[in-house]
Amino acid sequence: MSSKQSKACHGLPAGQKRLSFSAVPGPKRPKPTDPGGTGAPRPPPPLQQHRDASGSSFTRCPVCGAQVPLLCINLHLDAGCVDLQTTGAATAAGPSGARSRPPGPAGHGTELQQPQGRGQGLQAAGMDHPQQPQQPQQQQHQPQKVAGVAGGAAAEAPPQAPSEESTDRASHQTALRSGAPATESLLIVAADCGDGQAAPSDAGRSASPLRAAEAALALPPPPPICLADGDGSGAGGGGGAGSRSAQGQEPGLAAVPLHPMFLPRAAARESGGLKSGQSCGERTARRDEVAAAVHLGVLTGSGYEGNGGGGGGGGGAARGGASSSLVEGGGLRMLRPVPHPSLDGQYVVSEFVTPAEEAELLALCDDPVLQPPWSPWSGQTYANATAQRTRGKRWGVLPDYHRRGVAPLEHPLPPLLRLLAERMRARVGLLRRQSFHPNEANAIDYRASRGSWLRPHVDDRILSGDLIVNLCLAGAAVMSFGRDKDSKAAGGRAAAPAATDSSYRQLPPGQQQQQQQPLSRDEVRVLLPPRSLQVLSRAARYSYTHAIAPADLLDERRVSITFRRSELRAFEKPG
Ligand SMILES: O=C(O)CCC(=O)C(=O)O
Ligand SMILES: [Fe+2]
Repeated sequence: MSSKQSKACHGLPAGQKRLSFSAVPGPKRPKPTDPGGTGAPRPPPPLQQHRDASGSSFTRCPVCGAQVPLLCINLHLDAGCVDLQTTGAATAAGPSGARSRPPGPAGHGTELQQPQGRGQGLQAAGMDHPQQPQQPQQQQHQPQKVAGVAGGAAAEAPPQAPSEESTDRASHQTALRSGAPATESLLIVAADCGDGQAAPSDAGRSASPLRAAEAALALPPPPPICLADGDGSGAGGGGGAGSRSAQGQEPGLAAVPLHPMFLPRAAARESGGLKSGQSCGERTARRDEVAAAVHLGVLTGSGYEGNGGGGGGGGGAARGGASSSLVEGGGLRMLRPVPHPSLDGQYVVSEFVTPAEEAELLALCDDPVLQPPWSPWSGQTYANATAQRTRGKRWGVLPDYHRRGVAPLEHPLPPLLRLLAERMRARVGLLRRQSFHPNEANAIDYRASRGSWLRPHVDDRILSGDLIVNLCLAGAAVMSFGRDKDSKAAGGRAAAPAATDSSYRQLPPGQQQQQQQPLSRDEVRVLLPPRSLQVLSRAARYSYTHAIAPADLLDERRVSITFRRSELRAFEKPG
C-alpha cells in the first residue's frame, strides 16, 4: 500500500474494513496466537481472519463464533448470525479446502465477478486495510437496498425482468397515475421491488452463489426515501417513510434516489458537490443560482443521497453506518443508474466511488512518478481540443480524430481504471447488459480560476462505441446538453459545435455569467456531483451535444475521467 493509500484510510473505526482499491497485496496479518505462551486466555481481536488453501478469507464472527467468509460477515451479522452454510450460499467456500472463493462484493476483483481471462492482478488484495471515515450524510437513510435489489434483479434475469429503463419509465408513470402532487411525480418509484427483498425464487433461479446468498439472507427492507411537499417542509429523518406513505404513496412502492438534476442546494452541499469555503464569492453566488435552477424537488430530512452511500441498509446503520460501495459488507447490491426524466439515455450513478477512492484516483492522475510520460498533466492533450484551458491525459487505445482511425493499444488502462471498469460492469446493470469493456480513457483537469470549459460536442460517433461514461471527481459541475443539429447526419466525425457554442467562448470571469444564454426546451442542464458516474447512451450519446460552461464549474477544481470503447480501425486519412 502506498503512503497515500495509508493516509486515505487512516483513523477508521475498528472492525470496519474497506476492500482495497489497489492491486498491491496488503500486509500479512499475524496469526491470532498467544505470543507470550502464558496460556492465559486472550480475547480475540474483533475480526480475526484467515485464508484457506485457495486463498479465500474467513473470519470468526464476534457474536456467534462461526467461521464466516469474510465478505459475508456483515450479511451474516445483519441477518442475526444466519449460518451461511445452511443457505447453500457458501458451501463452496468453507474454511477447509474450499476451492471457490466466497461470494464477494461485485466489482472488487473477486473471482466470482471477474470475467474470464480479465483482471488478473486486480484481486481485492487489501481486504484487510482499514475503512475510510464515515461520511455523515451517508448514515442517514438507505435507499440503496431497494435500488440494489431492483437493479440486481433486472440485471440478473433479463428475460423475465423488465429492463431498468422500462421499469423506470413504467414506475414513473405509476407515480404519475397515482395522482401525486406535481413535485411528488418527480419521484421515480420502483414498483417491482417494493418490499425491498429479493424474491425467494431468485435463489433457485440463479446459479450464482452471490445471488443465492443475497436471497437467502434477505435483509429487512430499509426505509424508503421520500419527498417533502414542494416547499421542502416535510418531515425529516427517519420519519420520512411514514410521512411519505401518509401523503398517499401507493403501499408497497419504494422510492429510489432522485436524479441529481433535482438536487437542492443544501443537499448538494451535503453530498459533497458544493463545498463551502472553497470558492470565491462570485462562484458561491453562481452555485446558488445553479442550485436554484436545478431545484425542482426537495428531499426530506436526510437530504439527497446517492446510490452507493449508506449501502448497508438497516444493517449498515446497525454496524456503524458502513456506507461505501467498497466497504466490505456494504453490499452485493447493484448500483442504480438514475435516468434523467427527459433526456433519453442519460443516467447518473451517485457516489460511485468513495471519498477515499476519489483521493486515490486524483493521486493517480496527479502523481508525478506514476504520471505517464506520454500523457503528462500539462497542456492540451485532448485530441479534438474539445476541452479548453484544461489539462488532459489519456490511456488505452489511441483514437485519432483527424486521421479517422484508432491506433493499437500502447499503454493499457492502469489497474485502478480497469478495476473501476470491472465495477461498472459488476454493479451497474445498464453497463453490464451492454457488456461495457472500455479500452480507452481520458482525464480532464478543469480549474475554474483558469477559465476551463468544455466545448459542446458529441463524442465521435464512429470511432467510439455506444456508451460514454464519465467519472466525476474533486468538484461539481453542471453539464449542459443541447439537441445536436447534426444528429440526423450521424454518419461521421464528431458533431460541429452546437449553436450555443458562442455562449461558451472564453470571457473574463465577470462576463461569463451574463453570456449564459437561456436554455431552450431542447437544452437540458444536469448537475454532476463529485464521485458520480454519468452514463451517456442513446439520444444523450448521439443526438445531444454536451458541454460545461466556465461558470458551471461549481468548485475550483474538477477532474473527469471518461471511459469509452473504441475498436481498432485503420486510418482513413494520411497523417
Ligand atoms: O468532463 C466531463 O465530464 C466530460 C468530458 C467529455 O465530454 C469528454 O472527454 O469527451
Ligand atoms: Fe464528451
